[in-house]
Amino acid sequence: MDLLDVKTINEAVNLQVKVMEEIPLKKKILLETKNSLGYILASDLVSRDDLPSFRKSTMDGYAIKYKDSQGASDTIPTILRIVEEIEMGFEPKCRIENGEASKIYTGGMLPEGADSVIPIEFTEKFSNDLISINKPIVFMDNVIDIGEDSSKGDLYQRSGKIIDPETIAMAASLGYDKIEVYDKINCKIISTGDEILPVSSELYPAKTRDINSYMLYSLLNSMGINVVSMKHLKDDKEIIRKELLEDIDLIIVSGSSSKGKKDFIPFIAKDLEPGLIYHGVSIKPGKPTSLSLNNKTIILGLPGNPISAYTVFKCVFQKAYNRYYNIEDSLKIKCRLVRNIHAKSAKTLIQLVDIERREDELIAIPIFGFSNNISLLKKVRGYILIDEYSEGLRENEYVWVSLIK
Ligand SMILES: Nc1nc2c(c(=O)[nH]1)N[C@H]1C(S)=C(S)[C@@H](COP(=O)(O)OP(=O)(O)OC[C@H]3O[C@@H](n4cnc5c(N)ncnc54)[C@H](O)[C@@H]3O)O[C@H]1N2
Ligand code: MOO
Repeated sequence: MDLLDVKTINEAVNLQVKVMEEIPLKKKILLETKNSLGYILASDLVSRDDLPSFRKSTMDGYAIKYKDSQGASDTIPTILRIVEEIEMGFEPKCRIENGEASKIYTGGMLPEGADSVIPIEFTEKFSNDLISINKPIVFMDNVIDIGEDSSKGDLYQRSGKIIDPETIAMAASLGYDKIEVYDKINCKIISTGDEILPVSSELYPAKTRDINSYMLYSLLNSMGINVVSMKHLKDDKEIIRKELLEDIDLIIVSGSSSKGKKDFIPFIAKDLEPGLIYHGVSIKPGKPTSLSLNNKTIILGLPGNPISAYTVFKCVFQKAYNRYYNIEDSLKIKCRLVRNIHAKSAKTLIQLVDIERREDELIAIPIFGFSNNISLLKKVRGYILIDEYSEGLRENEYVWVSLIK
């Protein structure tokens, strides 16, 4: 790896965004809202109407003028005359005047003149057309006003959101039966290494189960990326080269990225057109990361160590992807650090942490260990970036933690 070629974390992110913009990867499509789960919203969801569009009751009861309930009690109930039973889904026919009430159901439309709903449990049927009420209520009690949920023109959801069931419910309420989304990009995952075994396999000496394919598969899925295939390849330059030539949006390769004699990815990429964009990011872990382009296919080379692959994926690949699609970055929260973190290398340190609540504050607990040990992921809730000029962080310092979960 040519040391002069090593990029900072920001440069690596910027280069990936630039590549994505130049291809360009974004393609808007119109999709049935109910089938849009997991896609990225491509245009803002804006309220087309006032919601609700009518004054809506939140209780089964009687629509009244609230002033008629003033002073009502068990001992001195107020008597009101029933003028109508309002049918669900229909406009009321009668206006409410002083001393009058209309039977109404939850979700029903308030009649003209009424300004509140007295729940059925605070009333008693006196006769066919009379009720007594025994509790005072206030103006707009048990009523949702027009536009209270949202007003016409309100921004409900900015584009760049990975669509979740909540977004789908909102879109439905606004009358969007179809929504604009970005077409999912297609990705192939390759894990390399003669020592890698299928997950279903028993363990043999010197062998390791394929963690990275499964990890990447689920990370990609959660971001709205379509994983078309997952392949394990032997450390064979020609086999790997052939697989890198496929015309697809994205190929993510784990392993074969460092200095071992079988670490082919950057070397193969040099012969592609336009070829290697960078090899090496000054981060720890994750230095032997590479980005290449073959025609319009992005090739991301991740380190084989699972924790390194994970942190690079989160802090470089996903960061750039989010920026490109305008997806909000994860929240950062301030925590008290419970242990010193030494950062003696001239690289940006990506420190995974667990977060706990202790009394009334949040604390960050660094997760130390070798990046080959997958059990480090057990407690991961976030990470801290410590820049390359820092000597580290001290116990009890307050630090910003980017949330992972
Ligand atoms: N002399 C040097 N050696 C190494 C350096 C270096 O700078 N000089 N960098 C180290 C760092 S940092 C990393 S990270 C690794 C990256 O190496 P590779 O990307 O070439 O990955 P491999 O050698 O293939 O594997 C490393 C490690 O990870 C395990 N692995 C690989 N793939 C998977 C998988 N799909 N699932 C689970 N585990 C996997 C593999 O068995 C190895 O144990 O290089 C260091 N060496
Ligand atoms: O980059 Mo290695 O990825 O430090 O473990």
